[in-house]
Amino acid sequence: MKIVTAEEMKKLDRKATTDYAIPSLLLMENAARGLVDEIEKTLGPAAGKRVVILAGRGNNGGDGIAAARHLRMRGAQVIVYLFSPIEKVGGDAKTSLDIWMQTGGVLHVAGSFRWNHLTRELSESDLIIDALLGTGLSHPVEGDYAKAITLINRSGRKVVAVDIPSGISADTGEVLGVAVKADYTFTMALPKWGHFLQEGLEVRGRLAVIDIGFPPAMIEAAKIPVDLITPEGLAGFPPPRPRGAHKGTAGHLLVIAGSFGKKGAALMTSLAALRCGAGLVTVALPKSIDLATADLMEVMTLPLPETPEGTLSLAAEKSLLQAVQGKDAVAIGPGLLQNEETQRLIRTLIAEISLPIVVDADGLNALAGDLSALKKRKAPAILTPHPGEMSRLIGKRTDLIQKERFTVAAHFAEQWGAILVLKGAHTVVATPDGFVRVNNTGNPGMATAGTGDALTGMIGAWLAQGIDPAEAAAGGVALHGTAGDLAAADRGEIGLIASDLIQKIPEAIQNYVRRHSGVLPP
Ligand SMILES: NC(=O)C1=CN([C@@H]2O[C@H](COP(=O)(O)OP(=O)(O)OC[C@H]3O[C@@H](n4cnc5c(N)ncnc54)[C@H](O)[C@@H]3O)[C@@H](O)[C@H]2O)[C@@H](O)CC1
Ligand SMILES: Nc1ncnc2c1ncn2[C@@H]1O[C@H](COP(=O)(O)OP(=O)(O)O)[C@@H](O)[C@H]1O
Ligand SMILES: [K+]
Repeated sequence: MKIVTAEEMKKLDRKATTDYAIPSLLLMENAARGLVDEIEKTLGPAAGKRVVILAGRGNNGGDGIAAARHLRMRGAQVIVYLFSPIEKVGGDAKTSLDIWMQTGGVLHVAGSFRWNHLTRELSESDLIIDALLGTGLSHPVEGDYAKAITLINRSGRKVVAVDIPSGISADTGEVLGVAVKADYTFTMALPKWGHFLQEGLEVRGRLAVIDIGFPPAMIEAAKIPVDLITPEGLAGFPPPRPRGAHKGTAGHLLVIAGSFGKKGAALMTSLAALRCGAGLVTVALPKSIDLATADLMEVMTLPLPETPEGTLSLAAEKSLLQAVQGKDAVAIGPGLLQNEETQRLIRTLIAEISLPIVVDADGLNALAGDLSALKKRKAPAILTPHPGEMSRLIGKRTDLIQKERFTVAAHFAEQWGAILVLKGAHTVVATPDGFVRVNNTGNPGMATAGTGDALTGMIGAWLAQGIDPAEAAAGGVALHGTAGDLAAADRGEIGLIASDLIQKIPEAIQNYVRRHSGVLPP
């Protein structure tokens, strides 16, 4: 499912009207009816509910006023507060307003109602619908709109935002002035960038998408570059095992990870790789770290020369380049630390190894300030920075990266010809062709040590199994989030640790496989 900017949405809207002969009023009517269906599906029958709708002067307000009529037809008691003089409402919103007024709908207009009346109505409502501002938000909210938003947020009642919480920028997710804090956001046709970024992600509550009747062919033809990762979009992932598979055909991953004091990073990367079906995993690590067989019996080790600090030394280069022979993919970085000698070794390996590679953590730190090793590569590379690592890689402030996650990731992937996995809530996977995929699994419980190492192992395992690197990255990220969600469902988010997530990988894979075979509903 595509994710759009306000501008892209406006273009689609126009195209539906001009090229597909769909009257815009029909879109508004579909939006309103869809909104009310979704409200009933989520919050139960409308009949008997007291609903207060706050409407702005644009089409967002129009959607809200049209929904007022459907709610009333289904037996709700509905009051509309319009935050604009009636004369300033135009187009389809005016038509919806006219119908509401002609059919005797209750309407209070800005300037002619008492604020304490609104406050009381809000506090006595079962549901508040925020239809003040949508994708047309153009400047910081102030005055009556700001006052109304503050009252909504203070009401303590259930809030449904129409399209996007009022005050949130549809493109960046930032708050312009003040924003509604919603329990649910029901968005029209396609999700917007702002639902996944910055405060937009915090205040939108649960997001659902309403079908307003856009022709699928129109969306397809628009070549929108940002897509949500869904099981349907990952059809065929993970691929079934051939009957005659043996461990030699299921891929051999070389993990280059770990140092003195950071043995766990190497272990978690390797274990997650095995859990994703890599036939063989060899972990290369400084020789004094004894990965006792008791720790992880299934992993082979390659002990290598080390620096006095217990990190891999340059003397390990030859053995590592030899070790690459006969492997199918490489995962490099977790726990390698930032010793200058080790970092030089990492840069050489990234440039020289001609196997698909996934680079994380100290592998990324080695590239910070000198990305030339990436250009020298002959095989695909996947980089998996969190926003802090991304900041070091490209020399841009973390808050600016977070504000422009999609475009920052896309530019990097295009510029350096690598796949960029920008981690965090709704991890972004950007490919060199300019396309961006946004993950929809995972939870804040995964903000805990080692979950990133697990992701590196997971992506490495899919690479080793010969999966297309873009699919390996997107599929790995989606499964990683699913494993995190399964772990959180069992034990909650707060107590979740990386090994809980790794344990859930097999179940996460089974869920995906079952969905594809139609056993579980999507
Ligand atoms: N054809 C339709 O009926 C469709 C309607 N849609 C709805 O239409 C919305 C977009 O409609 P519009 O483009 O009319 O935009 P909005 O309804 O978001 O608001 C635009 C109006 O608000 C004013 N405004 C902007 N920022 C303001 C601020 N800070 N304080 C006060 N006023 C401000 C603008 O000057 C303009 O008059 C979407 O969010 C969605 O809800 C879409 O779902 C697409 C289909
Ligand atoms: N709020 C969140 N919602 C969803 N996923 C998250 C959230 N916070 C962190 N994660 C995921 O957890 C992982 C953390 O990785 P990372 O920051 O590299 O941690 P570490 O280096 O400790 O392993 C990433 O895959 C990230 O996307
Ligand atoms: K809104």
